[in-house]
Amino acid sequence: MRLKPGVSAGLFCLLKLNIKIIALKIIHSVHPEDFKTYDTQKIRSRFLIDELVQPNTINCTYTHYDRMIVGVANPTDKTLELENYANLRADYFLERREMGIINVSGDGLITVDGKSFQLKKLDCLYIGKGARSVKFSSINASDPAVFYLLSTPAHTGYPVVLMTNSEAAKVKAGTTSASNVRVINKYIHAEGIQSCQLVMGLTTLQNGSVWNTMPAHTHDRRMEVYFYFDVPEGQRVFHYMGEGQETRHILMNNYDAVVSPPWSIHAGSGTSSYNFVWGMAGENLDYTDMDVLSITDIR
Ligand SMILES: O=C(O)C(=O)C[C@H](O)C(=O)CO
Ligand SMILES: [Zn+2]
Repeated sequence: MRLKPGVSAGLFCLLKLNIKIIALKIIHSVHPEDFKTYDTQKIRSRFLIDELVQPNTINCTYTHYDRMIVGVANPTDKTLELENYANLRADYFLERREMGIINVSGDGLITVDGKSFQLKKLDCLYIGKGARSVKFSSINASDPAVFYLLSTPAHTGYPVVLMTNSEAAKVKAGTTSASNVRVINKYIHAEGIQSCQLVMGLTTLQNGSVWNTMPAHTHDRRMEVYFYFDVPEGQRVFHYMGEGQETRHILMNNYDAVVSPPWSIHAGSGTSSYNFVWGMAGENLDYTDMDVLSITDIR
């Protein structure tokens, strides 16, 4: 069959399979030697995922770090359905993928293959490989949910699990003298919600504390993404990245995410207190598998 001028054979095939062509931002991997030469703008273009929250939209970015997809569903007065992306070459989004979702704003509802789960702020839903239909809605359009989602390739289907914030495993960390008193909340991890490779949780900072993840660490076995929220208007978080002896910073606004390659530290200090979701994928599900740097060795 003759194709219209400008329609490639691959695109024609996707159209025939009835896969919608929805824009997906792509983030490629960076070598640490190259990173040393990057200026501010290049660091931002390679690692920052901003403008994530778009009303009545599911906004996803595909990273080539362990093929992690980072996104936000922000239903206001409409129900949003997770759509398929041509990049996945799958029949549906979760055909070969799993997903973790944390609500960071108003109360919301997620319906998975007809079963509904209500998520208040800081609750988490895990959806295993094979779920065909995922729909997002808000309880109150004037205080809509902001569903932050991470999705990674999966080899088997684990059950859908809702974990409220009070059920998450909590670890207190930090001291007031180091301005880093915080609670690490673990949801999807080796001893929590079972997954193929996704590890996910969030950290809340005590009012007055501004530092996260200091002493800093790397984990060459896993990439990581931080998503900052509850950053007050007019404030920012200085997020530090790079190899321990070659660090750079990137300024983060509320609802910005930043990708951390396996060779990079990931730590932050805010101009006020804030919270953030962390999520990882890669070689193992062991939260404690970290190579911690001494503060005095960081450059
Ligand atoms: O504040 C912290 O410390 C963290 O939240 C650390 C992250 O959970 C992390 O980087 C896990 O690898
Ligand atoms: Zn980490």
